Amino acid sequence: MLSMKGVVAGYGGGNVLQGVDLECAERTVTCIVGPNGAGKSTVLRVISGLLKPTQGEISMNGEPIGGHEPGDVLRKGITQVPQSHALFPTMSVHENVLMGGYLIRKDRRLLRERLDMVKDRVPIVAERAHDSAGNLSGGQRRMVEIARCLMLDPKVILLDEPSLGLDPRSLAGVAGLIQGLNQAGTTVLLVEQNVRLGLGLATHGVVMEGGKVRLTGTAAKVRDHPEIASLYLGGTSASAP
Ligand SMILES: Nc1ncnc2c1ncn2[C@@H]1O[C@H](COP(=O)(O)OP(=O)(O)OP(=O)(O)O)[C@@H](O)[C@H]1O
Repeated sequence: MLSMKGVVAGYGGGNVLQGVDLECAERTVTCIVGPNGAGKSTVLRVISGLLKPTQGEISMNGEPIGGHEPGDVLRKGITQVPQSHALFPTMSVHENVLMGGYLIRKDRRLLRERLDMVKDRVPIVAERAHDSAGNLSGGQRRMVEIARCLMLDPKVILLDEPSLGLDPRSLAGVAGLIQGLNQAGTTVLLVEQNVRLGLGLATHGVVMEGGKVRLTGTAAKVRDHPEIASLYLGGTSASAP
């Protein structure tokens, strides 16, 4: 469904991605892990169109999207949930979520249908509709950030460190929301420093190092790989209790 082949990209001071190959099949949750600076967030940026690749191909259902403008990528059904602090704190939860439907704002009926769908999938959007986004807890904010992206009914959601700064209870809530979206048919590609959580909720894992993909496979295979266990999981497999 989403595919990268030989993608090279950087920010001007040399290439960060040095020939990345990645495949995300429909209805999978793929988690990219790896050390700081490996290029994980850059992979998301190059898919969402915020950074243009200098080489290689990126495609969605066989259609090329590499180097396209972010708005075009969005229209192809790929949405990136921005990193934290992306809500307007003085605006209500309802208003923040509606802004996610900017591209469909002229079709009032579709906008209403989508809002109902989002409320259904992310109950906090209805429960706290009239509260200012600034009054929500970190975990609640993260859920509303994800909810806002659902207004365009994306086929693929890109998430950069959804666990960042969350307490264990909020983590469980956000992980549950991501799994629920996947069960409803959305394909998910996420980057996660919390390797145990990320590979725990994913179906597939990708290990990056130095701008390259080092290992791919089912999430179970990646988390049970001896090197991953010793590097990221304190010597024990992430599937251990
Ligand atoms: N906007 C930018 N301008 C210049 N260099 C950047 C920019 N963003 C990232 N980099 C550099 O690109 C490299 C890879 O960054 P990236 O954010 O993709 O890594 P990462 O694997 O997501 O790691 P981290 O967890 O630290 O974010 C790093 O060396 C970083 O300094």
